[in-house]
Amino acid sequence: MIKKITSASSLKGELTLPPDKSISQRAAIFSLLYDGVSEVKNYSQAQDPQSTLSCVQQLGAEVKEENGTLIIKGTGRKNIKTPVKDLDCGNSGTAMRLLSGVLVGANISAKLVGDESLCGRTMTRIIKPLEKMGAHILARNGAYAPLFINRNEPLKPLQFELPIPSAQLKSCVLLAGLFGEELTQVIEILPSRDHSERLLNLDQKVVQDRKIISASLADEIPNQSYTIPGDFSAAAFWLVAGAIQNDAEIKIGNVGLNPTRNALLDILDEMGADITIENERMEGAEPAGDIIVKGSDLKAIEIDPKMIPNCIDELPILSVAMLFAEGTSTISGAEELRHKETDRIMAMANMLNAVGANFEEKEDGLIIHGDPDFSFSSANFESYHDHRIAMAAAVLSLKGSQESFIKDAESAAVSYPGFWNDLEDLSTS
Ligand SMILES: O=C(O)C1=C[C@@H](OP(=O)(O)O)[C@@H](O)[C@H](O)C1
Ligand SMILES: C=C(OP(=O)(O)O)C(=O)O
Repeated sequence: MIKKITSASSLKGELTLPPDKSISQRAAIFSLLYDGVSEVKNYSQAQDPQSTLSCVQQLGAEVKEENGTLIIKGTGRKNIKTPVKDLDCGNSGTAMRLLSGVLVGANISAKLVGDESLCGRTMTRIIKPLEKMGAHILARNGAYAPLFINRNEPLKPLQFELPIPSAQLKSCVLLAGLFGEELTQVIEILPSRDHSERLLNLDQKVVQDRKIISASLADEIPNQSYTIPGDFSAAAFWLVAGAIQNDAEIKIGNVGLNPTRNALLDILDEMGADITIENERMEGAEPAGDIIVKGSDLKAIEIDPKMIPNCIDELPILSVAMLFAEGTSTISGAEELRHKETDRIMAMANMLNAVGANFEEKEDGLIIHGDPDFSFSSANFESYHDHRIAMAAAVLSLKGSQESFIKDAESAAVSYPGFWNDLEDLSTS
């Protein structure tokens, strides 16, 4: 689908976000591990969380929906079923990496498959530690899905220092560790999103700036009955759209505000954005609140590489904010972006190129020479079937003086099925 976007003269209104994608996927997987019934409110209808949900059903979870709440009867750790068909993770790296940990821990033989994009993403990062724990994993070219997972020897505990700040890798190893008699420990140097630790209530301690998270069979899996907050990564598109439009005023209700996810708030604040947070509260183990963003003048920023894991999915849309900020902004230390649904540094560079921006592409990021008066008439954007690139290009399109076009725009549904409707509602109201 090619989406036509007309320039917006103003953006005003209030919107409800899709439920958080990362938390939804964890709610499904952790409900499978819980030996009892969980009631998950506000589970995401987006494609990735739906892929995860159907995989956990194949593993034995019984799922029904009552008035928008998912009632999930888990199997507990001891009774997970061997799936009769391939586990299809669709486009979701989170599903494939977290479920691999569960399969290895539970000693379930299965084949994990995914779409073309997912089959192009390296799984070496999880294969290595899982093999150390006793798994036998057959991967295409040793690194890519389809993955055949098997374990013929006892599960071994692992002390694992994360070589990259990845929440998927961290969660994968901890999930396998939850099935072991002895303690598995993951040592984290740079904090990445901590939804798994929170929702599983895992033991954590900080020793010399390193977080050590422990998991074993002795950990009780908590009941997963909670309400999933709105997805901060979805809010990010509106935060930037509002910040770069002169007389914008957008209210976003019920946004997840986990501090390991929302570095974009600090970044936009330092850039001079007009953002207010109201009604801060807890939604189960996760903080949430309402956000109001208004248009303002932005100035350039240099992103500290240490902040990258806490804004990794927001970098495509941040590059749009940087384009309209006074001065030169930099993103560095973000090589992980090259291993997402597409090579996102390449995709961001092509998006900026499509409007004639002044920037340089680096191996690990971008240098963007911004200008509050930057203007372009129209552009043809490639999304590379990547939801975050499609949505970032849409926000950028609002600044064109004429219509712009986004290829393969349906990819937004991977995380945000209502994105195009919300965009229309905001720009016409
Ligand atoms: O754990 C998660 O839910 C996620 C972790 C991040 O990936 P990495 O672990 O590869 O950094 C993020 O980019 C992804 O969208 C979701
Ligand atoms: C990278 C992403 O997701 P995943 O790795 O789960 O496919 C994302 O949603 O931006």
